[in-house]
Amino acid sequence: MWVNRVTGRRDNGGVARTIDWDEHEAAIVLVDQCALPATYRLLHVASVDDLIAAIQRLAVRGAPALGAAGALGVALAARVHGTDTAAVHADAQRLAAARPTAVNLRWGVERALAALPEGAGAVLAEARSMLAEDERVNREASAHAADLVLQRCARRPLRLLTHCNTGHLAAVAWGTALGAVWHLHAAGHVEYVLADETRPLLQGARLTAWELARAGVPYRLLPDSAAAAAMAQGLVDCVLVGADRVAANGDVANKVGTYGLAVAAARHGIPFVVVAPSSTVDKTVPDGGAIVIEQRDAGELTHVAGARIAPDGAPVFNPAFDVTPVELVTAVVTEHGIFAGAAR
Ligand SMILES: CSC[C@H]1O[C@H](OP(=O)(O)O)[C@H](O)[C@@H]1O
Repeated sequence: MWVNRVTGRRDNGGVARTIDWDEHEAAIVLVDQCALPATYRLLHVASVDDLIAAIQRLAVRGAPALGAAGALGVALAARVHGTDTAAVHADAQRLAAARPTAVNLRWGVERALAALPEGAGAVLAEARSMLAEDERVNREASAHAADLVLQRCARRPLRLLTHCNTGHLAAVAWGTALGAVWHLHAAGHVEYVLADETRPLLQGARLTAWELARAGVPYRLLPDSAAAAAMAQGLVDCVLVGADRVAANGDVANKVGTYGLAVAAARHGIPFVVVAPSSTVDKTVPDGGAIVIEQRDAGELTHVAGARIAPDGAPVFNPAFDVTPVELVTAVVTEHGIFAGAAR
């Protein structure tokens, strides 16, 4: 048995799992990402309503982790509602709608629902198979991305810039863009990682810095607004980001701020690499213009840690994501290789 490096729990996969099923409690167990970096704690979620709340406050977040949450949530609903399949489907639709941009959430829900005719046990088995699949798929996608970075960047060791959080915490295990960092760091190819703090919810400052420190990867935290200057000063060899939904033409929806990074990277001739499992590619969406962008509460901008930093009632523009056109992307890399981008 292995002690899970992130959850601290024993699991037999030898990999750090951020979200899992606890058969003893018949509940979903997940790392509460809202408490990090100050506190490492696990949430035990035994109802779909509680899971939706956890998703909406980003206690569980990141496209692959949301896919797993969606599938496990359906398994929870099937166990609670038994043969009342209408109730299971109603819960499933509420779950899939909890956050509209990351396609993996709905994808995970639908994959688990497909097993419902075989019963609650089959749904749980499908969800658990997805957990194991997630780590394999993301290791492969990030390994392809790491190879591409080595091919496209002559300088050694590498100075990488990343945005938001795309590591173990954003997936069931391993991660996507940070997964490529783990591969490159293990091979001795990383000088440092510049981690965007990623306003307003600070996934970079709170989560990516925490993961990089635990992994022993040299890093520096920077304001999102300093990323372009870092590129202009020659401090960046490659930008590595994740994705929440990739359109059929290769346009990429990702954490807000990604588009600006791509524009700056293009201006400075810096490779811009997107890492995602193929489950994040949504071929039903022709291009980025058709991707629904989640708009989040004003309080995320007008307050920091509960302290008001803007006038009462200040009107805001707070999209959780933006869309980077494929023309600005060197490569969208999945477990199958390069899906889109200039490097194809
Ligand atoms: C490995 S996917 C991570 C992806 O999800 C993040 O969004 P959020 O923190 O709102 O779930 C961000 O867009 C990351 O690139």
